[in-house]
Amino acid sequence: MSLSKVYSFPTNEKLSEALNEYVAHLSREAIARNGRFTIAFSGGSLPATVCRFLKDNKEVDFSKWYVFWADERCVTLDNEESNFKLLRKELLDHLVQTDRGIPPDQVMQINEDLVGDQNAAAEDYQEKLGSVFSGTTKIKYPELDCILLGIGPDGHTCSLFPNHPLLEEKTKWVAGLDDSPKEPPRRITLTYPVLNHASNVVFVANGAGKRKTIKKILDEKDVHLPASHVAPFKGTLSWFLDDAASKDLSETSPSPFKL
Ligand SMILES: O=C(O)[C@H](O)[C@@H](O)[C@H](O)[C@H](O)COP(=O)(O)O
Repeated sequence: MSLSKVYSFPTNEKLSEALNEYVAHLSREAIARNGRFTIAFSGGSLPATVCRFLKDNKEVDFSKWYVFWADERCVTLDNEESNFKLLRKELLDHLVQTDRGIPPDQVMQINEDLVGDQNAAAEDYQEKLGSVFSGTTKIKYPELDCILLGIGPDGHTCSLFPNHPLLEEKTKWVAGLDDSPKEPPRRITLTYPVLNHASNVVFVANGAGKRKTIKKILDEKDVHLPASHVAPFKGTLSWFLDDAASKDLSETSPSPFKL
């Protein structure tokens, strides 16, 4: 795994500007290499921070994007808790309204007919991943071009929570849970093998509320926090923070941020 890069920005606006630049760069590189860009979003505050400027970036060829979710709540797609609904609000609907929509069959949302059973929903989502990645050959794990991860105060990421059995899951690409300590309890989530096979993993965090957790992970290497075990085997790992979140860190990567 290449060493993680930690970038910190004085304001949330500067953080969003850098994320716009970085995701657009990853998209350009992937499309040039493979003719498509496969990206997974988390929920929470991440979509607003990542998409604030990205949604109007005319350099990005969204028609070549395949959008997944790093985790999703087992609720209907119009439910306020839905990460799909959240990303529609922060990105997808805006792209459609500006004639730059992502083809619907390249937006891989949870099957809402299955949200009553998190395990069935997870199996179905794994098949969705397989349909995009397996092609002709059976693969062990999908290799997404970019996975965008948030982090909770308890060090959870996607829906991998402290001391949860899913932290040990090594076979499934997508797993269901019904005991999330963060509401709502029923979710599906990518597992570590998929996170750690991604080409580029990007943690996004802002605000003083994350300060302690980020110091535990980046400075103290606290192995008890789920986010500490995101360590891409071959891919890159980057942290995009605001100064409020990074304040207690011993060091951050040289600024200004440049690709
Ligand atoms: O669906 C979810 O709940 C998220 O994917 C979750 O993992 C989130 O990223 C963290 O809880 C951070 O959330 P905030 O960025 O809102 O603090």
